[in-house]
Amino acid sequence: MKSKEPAPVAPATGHRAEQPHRATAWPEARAAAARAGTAAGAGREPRRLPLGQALGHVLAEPLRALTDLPSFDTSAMDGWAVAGQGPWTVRADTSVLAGHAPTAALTDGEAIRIATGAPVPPGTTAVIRTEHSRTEGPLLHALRDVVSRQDIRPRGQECRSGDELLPAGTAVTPVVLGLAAAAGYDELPVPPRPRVEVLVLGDELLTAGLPHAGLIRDALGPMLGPWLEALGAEVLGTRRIGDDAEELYAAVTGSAADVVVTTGGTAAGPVDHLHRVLDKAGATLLVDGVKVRPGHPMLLASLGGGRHLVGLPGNPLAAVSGLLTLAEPLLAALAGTSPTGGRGPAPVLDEVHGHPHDTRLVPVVRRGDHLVALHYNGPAMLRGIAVADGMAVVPPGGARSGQELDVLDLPWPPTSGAVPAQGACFT
Ligand SMILES: Nc1nc2c(c(=O)[nH]1)N[C@H]1C(S)=C(S)[C@@H](COP(=O)(O)OP(=O)(O)OC[C@H]3O[C@@H](n4cnc5c(N)ncnc54)[C@H](O)[C@@H]3O)O[C@H]1N2
Ligand code: MOO
Repeated sequence: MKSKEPAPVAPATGHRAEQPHRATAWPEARAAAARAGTAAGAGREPRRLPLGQALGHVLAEPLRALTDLPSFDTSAMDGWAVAGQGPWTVRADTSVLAGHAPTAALTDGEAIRIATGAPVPPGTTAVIRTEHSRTEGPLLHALRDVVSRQDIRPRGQECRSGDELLPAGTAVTPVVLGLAAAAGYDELPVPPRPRVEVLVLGDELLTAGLPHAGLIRDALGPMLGPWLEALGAEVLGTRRIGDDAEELYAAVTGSAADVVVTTGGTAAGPVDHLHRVLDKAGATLLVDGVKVRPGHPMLLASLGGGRHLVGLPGNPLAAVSGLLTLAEPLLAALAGTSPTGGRGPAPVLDEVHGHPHDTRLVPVVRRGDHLVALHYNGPAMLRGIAVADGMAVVPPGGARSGQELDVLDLPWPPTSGAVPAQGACFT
């Protein structure tokens, strides 16, 4: 199915040399990424996974009961199914067990042994627990008053066939697997995982050893694949491309991925080819620069056919900023989930310096009820974010002490417990 592309929120390429850069406000950039993902995701057929493989995915469709639950009137206790008033005549040498087909109807004044979970015979008016009964020869006596329908779970008590048990988008937890099985499912519909390819640009990057002679280690290649996997993507691969425009064009246009993530080359340097390559590839820039620090040269482009490219800046923390701003909402919408909701906003302990016009994303840890901003938060640094619980969203102008800030939590367990040991140098 052809998906509808959202309208660009920034002008297409060609404006860079002759116009001032028109960056998108940070909240709008996130919203544009989510819209792009939703539009592209709408055309993707869910796949059906056996229950044993569906854990950790989300439901692509509402979970509707395929049966009444319970699917028959069931005894809730071990004891006796009885019909009418007691004492009752026990039906000799027989009992109804769980898993057995329903037995012949009880007639008034009759009782039959029954187990928890067994179908109650037609005509049953109540179940009497073993411990509330006494037998005397062929007769059964109740030791307590018997209330009509007591200890019978009526068919459909929990749900009727066709009832919606869970909405689309629900995370498949172990309990969801249990409920789905109870409701008659062998397989669950889940959205296909977005396929992502990472292209790492830059001639200066080494994949092993120590930096030397102007060369540095590629910090993004090892980080992005696992991070994108943690966001629900299927990572097809991470390729190092260098600063070669032809090679980049071939990689972008030839990629089988739903989302191509590039690193570096977003700015206006002599070997920053990304905009030119996107222009040549006929891409539409949906977001071309974001009013956020670090990471303002980040971009989002539609490659057509429901495919997208997220251009992350090369500075490592700027790349993280782009990942959280554009890639996460895009992938979440494509995968039918919500971006990491996390643990919600919290007041910041101390004043945080802001950018005069742009949003700032600052690595923070949660200490008690408060957020503590971390040092080592420069655009080229990963040392702060490596021990952070998330990135706080600092509005233009900064945040005063005690001000509530939203937090973009990271898709793995919080690390704040580990920080105090090193806290002196980080916060
Ligand atoms: N004239 C201007 N120059 C720059 C601007 C600007 O607005 N005008 N923006 C600066 C900002 S902010 C950033 S961020 C960077 C964005 O640069 P690119 O996306 O083009 O990235 P590169 O130039 O390729 O690299 C920037 C920086 O990051 C290092 N890098 C790149 N890839 C990696 C990697 N995989 N692992 C570790 N480090 C990497 C690269 O060596 C550079 O030091 O542009 C500014 N310039
Ligand atoms: O993205 Mo740059 O400073 O914002 O590193």
